[in-house]
Amino acid sequence: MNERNNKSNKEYRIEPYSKHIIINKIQTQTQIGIEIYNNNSIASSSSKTTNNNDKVAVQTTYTDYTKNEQSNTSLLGQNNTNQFKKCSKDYFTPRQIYLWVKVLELIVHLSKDLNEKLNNDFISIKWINHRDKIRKGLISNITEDEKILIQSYISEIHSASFKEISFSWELIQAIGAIIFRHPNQVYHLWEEIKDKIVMNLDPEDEKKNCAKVIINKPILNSIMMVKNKLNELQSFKAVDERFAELWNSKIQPPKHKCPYDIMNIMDDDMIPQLEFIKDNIIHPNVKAPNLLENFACACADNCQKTSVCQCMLIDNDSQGEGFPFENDMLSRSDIGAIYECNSRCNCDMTCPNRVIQRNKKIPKKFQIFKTKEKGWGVRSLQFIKEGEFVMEHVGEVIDARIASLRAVCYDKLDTMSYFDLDYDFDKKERRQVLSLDSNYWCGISRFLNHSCNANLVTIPFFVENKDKRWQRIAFFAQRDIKAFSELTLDYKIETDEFDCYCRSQYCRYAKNN
Ligand SMILES: C[S@@+](CC[C@H](N)C(=O)[O-])C[C@H]1O[C@@H](n2cnc3c(N)ncnc32)[C@H](O)[C@@H]1O
Repeated sequence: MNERNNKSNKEYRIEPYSKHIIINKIQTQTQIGIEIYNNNSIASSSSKTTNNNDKVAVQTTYTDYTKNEQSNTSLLGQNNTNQFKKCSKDYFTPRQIYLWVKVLELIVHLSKDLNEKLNNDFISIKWINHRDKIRKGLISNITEDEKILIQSYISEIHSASFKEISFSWELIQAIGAIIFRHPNQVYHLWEEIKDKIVMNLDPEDEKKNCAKVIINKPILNSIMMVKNKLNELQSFKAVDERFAELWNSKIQPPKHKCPYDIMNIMDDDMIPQLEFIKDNIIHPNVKAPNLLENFACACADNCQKTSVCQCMLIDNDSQGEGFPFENDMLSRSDIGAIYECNSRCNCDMTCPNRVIQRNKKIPKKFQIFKTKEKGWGVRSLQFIKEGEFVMEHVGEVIDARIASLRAVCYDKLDTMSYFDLDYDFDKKERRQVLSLDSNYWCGISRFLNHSCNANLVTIPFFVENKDKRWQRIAFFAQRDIKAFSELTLDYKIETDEFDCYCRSQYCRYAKNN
């Protein structure tokens, strides 16, 4: 009998994300579970009763339709030996575990019938066997409590006395929370652990290349609790979308810590968990620019004559007449965009039209500091001259669709750092506009605050291509900036609801503050 035809299929729509996620409860005579799906993917987890009625094998799968194939990444609970053989130790990425934890959480919270079936309060799942040893103390940047929890998790797996390992629900939740909050730390941790997990198996299990893990599960029957959980999951799911993307293997896990000086004499806050990058990275769904449609100059004199350099003639409306630079300083702040010479040009790096490229390589002394009223900010620890290139604003290049998906999540987290690359776009073209998302991958510019009397000016610029969607963003000093001054931008916010604390005499938004 086809179980899927037999299922009673109730749809739970989670508002306000109904466009993105649908949760289906799967219920058949032998199977009970849950499917979560959106336009791109489906995560499903179902449990099957076995001969031993108080234990249920849980099978969790994740299928990504964007790959045009049903890449079935079954995780745990496969009874089929061949399926197990297919699973390599690399199979368990933190993202998969996270998904699994979440899906499992959903099952436990939503599936009343499952709770009733499982009188013993156990869900039994299978765990992949790894033969090497677990090493302890691999955890960095994780709180002490989390460290203890993870270590107990490791030692439980390590313990020779367990054939069936018991994970408390709290532990599972803690692991989920850690993965959620510290994806990169856990990524490295997992990379280390996965090679070192050992299990003591009985010969039968060993033949199947698996061991048993048992998860303790609290019973939550109250409808009220389920409702609360759903509410909680609304925000979780929004966050999941973002963090799921962080696990995208096309984007390498970051290797660097914050490379800037940090000062906080206001409170005990730490800067958020961010990854600092020097150049923009591109979201895998965004098609990279076509560099063939490009510009280059053929100047034989290293671009000494601005009237002939083709890079200067590209967009006279934006650039104005002549190079916008004098002695490496921006000479006109009303400029629309800068088209610097690039790798296909005839000139070398000393060319007067390569100011941003040259100066990007000379590190400036900046500090991230906690301001009194605006959260974190950036100050320069050195004098900056009017017209000097200060920094490039970098982040992840995303399209409008991803931007609106993530906006939901950022709103909830009360963080939003998008920079629309919309210079020279009219309203009709809005959908084509790309944005720089610096909520996670970012440069120090992510901490620049607004001032109605800003000392930095924003100028779009182009180097390797002239496709206006692929503009980059440079900040230049629009007046001399003394050492230890805060660096500020004019956000040009179009609502008067902004509660501005710039404290400038020209403040356009200040109310009663
Ligand atoms: C790009 S972030 C700047 C870094 C931010 N201060 C932080 O701690 O992450 C923009 C946010 O900073 C705060 N902010 C920036 N300029 C401000 C100002 N002049 N007055 C009040 N809040 C400001 C607002 O919360 C704004 O949404």
